[in-house]
Amino acid sequence: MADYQIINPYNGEQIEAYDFHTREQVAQAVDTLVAGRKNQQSTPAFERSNILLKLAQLLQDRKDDLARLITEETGKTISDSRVEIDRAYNTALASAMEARAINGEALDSDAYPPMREKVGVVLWKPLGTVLCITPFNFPINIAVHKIGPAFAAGNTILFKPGPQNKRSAGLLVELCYEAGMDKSVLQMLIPDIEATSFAVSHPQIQAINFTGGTAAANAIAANAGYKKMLFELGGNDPLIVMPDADLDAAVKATINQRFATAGQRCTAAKRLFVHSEVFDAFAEKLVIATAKLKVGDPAEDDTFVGPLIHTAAADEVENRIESAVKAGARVLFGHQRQGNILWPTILDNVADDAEIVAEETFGPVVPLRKFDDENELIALINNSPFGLQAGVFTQNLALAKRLYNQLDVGLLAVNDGPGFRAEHFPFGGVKESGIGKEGVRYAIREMSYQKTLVI
Ligand SMILES: NC(=O)c1ccc[n+]([C@@H]2O[C@H](COP(=O)([O-])OP(=O)(O)OC[C@H]3O[C@@H](n4cnc5c(N)ncnc54)[C@H](O)[C@@H]3O)[C@@H](O)[C@H]2O)c1
Ligand SMILES: O=CCS(=O)(=O)O
Repeated sequence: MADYQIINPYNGEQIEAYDFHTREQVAQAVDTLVAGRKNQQSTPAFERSNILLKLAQLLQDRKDDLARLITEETGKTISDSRVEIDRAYNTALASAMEARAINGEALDSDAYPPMREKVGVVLWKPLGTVLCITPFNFPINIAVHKIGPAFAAGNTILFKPGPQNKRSAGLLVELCYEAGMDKSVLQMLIPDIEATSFAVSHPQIQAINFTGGTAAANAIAANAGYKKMLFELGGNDPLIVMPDADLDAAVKATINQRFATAGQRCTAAKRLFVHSEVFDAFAEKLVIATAKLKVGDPAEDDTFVGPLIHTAAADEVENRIESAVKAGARVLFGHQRQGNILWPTILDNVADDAEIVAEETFGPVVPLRKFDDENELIALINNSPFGLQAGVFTQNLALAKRLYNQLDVGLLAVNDGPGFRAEHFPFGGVKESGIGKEGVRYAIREMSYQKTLVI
């Protein structure tokens, strides 16, 4: 029996079964990538930029194939999968643009005594070989967010996708080769956890660029030693609705940023804080709009909510809903299940310490929390181990500035939800949401070091 089976989360059919790569194959790939550093050193920035530009074009050309693979493997709706490829196109394009713009700086030694009459020329240099580890939920765009900047910076790359994503990630790597990346510069492997840990601790891996959950991040951090780490982890992101909010816009953002991808997104609007003055009106509008969403086969163009990634994930979210309900939460909509599909569910009166709001819940559930006081709101939001992003619907700029200053997050979106992301903006949170910044220009710097020449 093979080590791993890729199961279609919607219909339960086996797509493929395969064996994980071994520790020996990891060692071999690292040797190849160490040898490939020479290749990267002799590839000028403009050529790396051209390769990334070609990759962007290929992503566009193969959009339908990639989107179909994502939908089959993950159950993400086909419309969402297409959006992911459009985003990946932007990520590759931004990587191409930034590859030409990795500028350093010049410093005058005489800014401080004694007078030395020297100039420091500071340039960004590649770290060497970067291990990129990605999660199941955005298998192409998150991978391009890692491969694009690491390649632009001049590194060689060992890419380890989620085991469910072998086929979509495999096609992405083929496109990288077709665009001109050498096999000595990019290798993809899917080893088991033990052999992945071997890669993490390998002395010839200089950096780990990881997106995923806290448990895996803790294991990687414990194992990595003195390596550069860029960690994009979980979130429990709030969306705030104030009395002066455009309620229709807030409802739209809630639906797009909580029910799309069946809620399995790090920046999903996982906690809804609605001011008591507009609570009932907002809840009613949200229920009416949610009832119109098509739930079911992710391969159909108009489906909005498909299945969760696997049965254990659907069980976990369903159990959290049930225990919240047992503790007094009211179901305003949903709470039905068919296979791995959970209907978009809206809850009211959820206890603040219920698992469904206290933990990161990766599913299509909106817990509505009424509030009156701004200070109470800030304390409630900050009382979380996570701090990824936040969104507020309000016309009050002064309030928005206060929230910006006081919330422990990496980004606050005004009149948008926490799921806002532009691929070239800095991206990454505080606390257990991660360390370092993605976003193409920032990730390039994370995947580089500063080297100074004094003349
Ligand atoms: N902040 C972000 O940008 C972002 C984006 C997407 C997902 N996420 C987070 O990812 C999680 C969901 O994705 P997932 O279930 O694929 O996450 P996961 O942590 O289970 O797996 C992510 C990747 O890490 C690998 N992995 C697991 N254990 C490992 C270990 N001990 N050592 C090395 N590698 C290991 C997996 O095989 C996979 O490739 C959620 O917590 C979500 O919030 C964060
Ligand atoms: O899981 C989240 C990744 S993104 O869509 O916010 O980039």
